[in-house]
Amino acid sequence: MPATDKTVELPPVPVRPSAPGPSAAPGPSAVPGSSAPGAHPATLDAREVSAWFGDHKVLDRVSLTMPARHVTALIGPSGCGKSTFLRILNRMHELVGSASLAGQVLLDGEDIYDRGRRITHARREIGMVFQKPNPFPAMSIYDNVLAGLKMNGVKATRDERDGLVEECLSKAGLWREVADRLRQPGGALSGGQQQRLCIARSLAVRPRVLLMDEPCSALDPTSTRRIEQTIGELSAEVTIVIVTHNMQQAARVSDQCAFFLAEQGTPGVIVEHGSTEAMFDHPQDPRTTDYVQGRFG
Ligand SMILES: Nc1ncnc2c1ncn2[C@@H]1O[C@H](COP(=O)(O)OP(=O)(O)OP(=O)(O)O)[C@@H](O)[C@H]1O
Repeated sequence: MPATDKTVELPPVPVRPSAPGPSAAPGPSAVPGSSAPGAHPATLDAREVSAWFGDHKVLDRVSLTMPARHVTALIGPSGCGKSTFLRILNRMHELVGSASLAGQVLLDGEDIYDRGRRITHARREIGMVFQKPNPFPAMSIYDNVLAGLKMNGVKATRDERDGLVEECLSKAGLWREVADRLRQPGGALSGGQQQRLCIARSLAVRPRVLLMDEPCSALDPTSTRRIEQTIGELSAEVTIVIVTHNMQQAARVSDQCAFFLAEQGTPGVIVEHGSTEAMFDHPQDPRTTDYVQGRFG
């Protein structure tokens, strides 16, 4: 995936104000028909995660805690394993035939890879928004939002569905733009609107964590700002982990950052992680300094 929007030689970047404490925001209300009533943001804890494609090891014993109600940004040069790590966090890595992994991923203390846990359960609790907006193009905006519920076999009344569509589109920052054309196809929206529709679709199943893999890299600056605003608004009710090549974006949206690096053909590791402020203003490792200041990557 290309690093198209990385700015070289950045001045110090103003960072996002600190995240609220754990008691600052209530969880969302129960979802009509959802099997996860009262779902609330969860802490994701990756412990000693290693990953391979065939015999090519691409991550080596990566540990990272992604606290509930925080936005964690994964940063680092191309090929260091950020997307692989993200996909391990909701069991998408195993969709690749040659892929394998070691380690644990705990969702509020429970390992999502435990034998007894169903893969669909992990994917519902830990949603994913991709680099390229991927709504169902011929499906209406309304039905796009509800697509995840249908796939999970959740039944809801017309009123419940209407309420959920409005709620999720509002949270994704799209409601006012589409309220009068909910029956139009999702594919008729602009790229930025499509991405917000995908966010609304993810929210409809009440995920406890939302993973975002370079969600703005295909968008113009205005749409990017709108998505960033949406991330800020959502972070009170869903834990967010975002991969971004854009250092200014990492500084604007995240509470903490993890800097990944794969040096000279070695597997990716986390060189340094910490509060976004610390990572940008006084990083401990000179490689972090060089990266966040745009000297490489
Ligand atoms: N499906 C795959 N099959 C084989 N190797 C893969 C596959 N996906 C990724 N890799 C390899 O795994 C390593 C990590 O890739 P990954 O996409 O996770 O890095 P990244 O940091 O997200 O890169 P980028 O910033 O360019 O998206 C790379 O060496 C890549 O070539």
